[in-house]
Amino acid sequence: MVAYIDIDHLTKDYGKGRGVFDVSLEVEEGEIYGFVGVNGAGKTTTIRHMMGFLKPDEGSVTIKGLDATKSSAEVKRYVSYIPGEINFPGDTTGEEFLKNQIYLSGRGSWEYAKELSDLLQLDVTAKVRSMSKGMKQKTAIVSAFASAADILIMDEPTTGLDPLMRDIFLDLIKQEKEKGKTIFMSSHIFQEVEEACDRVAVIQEGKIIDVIDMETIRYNKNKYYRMEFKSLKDFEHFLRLDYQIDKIKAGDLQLFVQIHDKDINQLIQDLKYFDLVYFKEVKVTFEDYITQTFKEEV
Ligand SMILES: Nc1ncnc2c1ncn2[C@@H]1O[C@H](COP(=O)(O)OP(=O)(O)OP(=O)(O)O)[C@@H](O)[C@H]1O
Repeated sequence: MVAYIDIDHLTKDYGKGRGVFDVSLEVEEGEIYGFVGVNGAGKTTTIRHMMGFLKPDEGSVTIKGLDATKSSAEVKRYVSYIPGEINFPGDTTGEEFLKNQIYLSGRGSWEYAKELSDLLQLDVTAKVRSMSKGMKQKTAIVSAFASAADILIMDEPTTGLDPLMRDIFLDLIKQEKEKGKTIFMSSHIFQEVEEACDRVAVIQEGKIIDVIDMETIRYNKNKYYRMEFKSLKDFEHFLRLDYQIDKIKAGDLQLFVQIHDKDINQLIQDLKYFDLVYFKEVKVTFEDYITQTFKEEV
């Protein structure tokens, strides 16, 4: 099966180690695909190639089998795009702008745009040019979703949104996925891609360092437990048992045990013989996972 979005050995070299280097990734139809990395990692450069705004030095990007550079006009028929920096032209209101975008898309619906604007508490009577950063971002989101394209490509779409609006946005992209949309979004916030995405590629200094299936993190059967012992004797005794200890804070008589779900009963049995101050599961976040993986590589 041909991937919906296929980035194949993409290189754009701006010199001095800046740019993107040999980036490859495939997005399947119906996926929510996250693209994370810190500022300057290469997210925008990659996305601009997907939109056909930049020509690769090497490699290619295809969308629905079409070359993103050579067939950029045709590709845009399938794609709604939210750029990283939004500048709306003209002296129109939000409503006029949205109606025009929907008209140009040839498929969208103003009713849906209105519904989304209400949900995001966007005042569409304001002039686009004088809108705040957050309002512009909301207008771009409404425009992208209401234009009913098959593919949504969004460069840091939650920039300028407060936490409540970010949650509404994350719910919205899940709804779009239900409708069969394919979504590609960049972010520098690990938590939001963790919540929303099926797969996530991590980019660092222009190179993909990992592609992670989020299910392996959400349903990871290896758990971490943190515990503190009342006495040094118990603490030392526990260390002699056959458990995988990940971290020790000897001064506080604390340690972290990594254990598979199937062995948890054994651990609880063993702990009956120890006097504990506390015992609790520590959630492993996507960020922990990445930091850990990356640490192991260097
Ligand atoms: N036109 C250009 N000329 C020279 N260098 C560039 C150009 N565009 C981007 N770069 C450099 O390439 C690197 C990747 O930039 P890019 O904008 O893709 O990163 P990003 O991950 O999107 O970061 P941000 O979140 O800050 O937008 C950066 O070091 C940037 O300075």
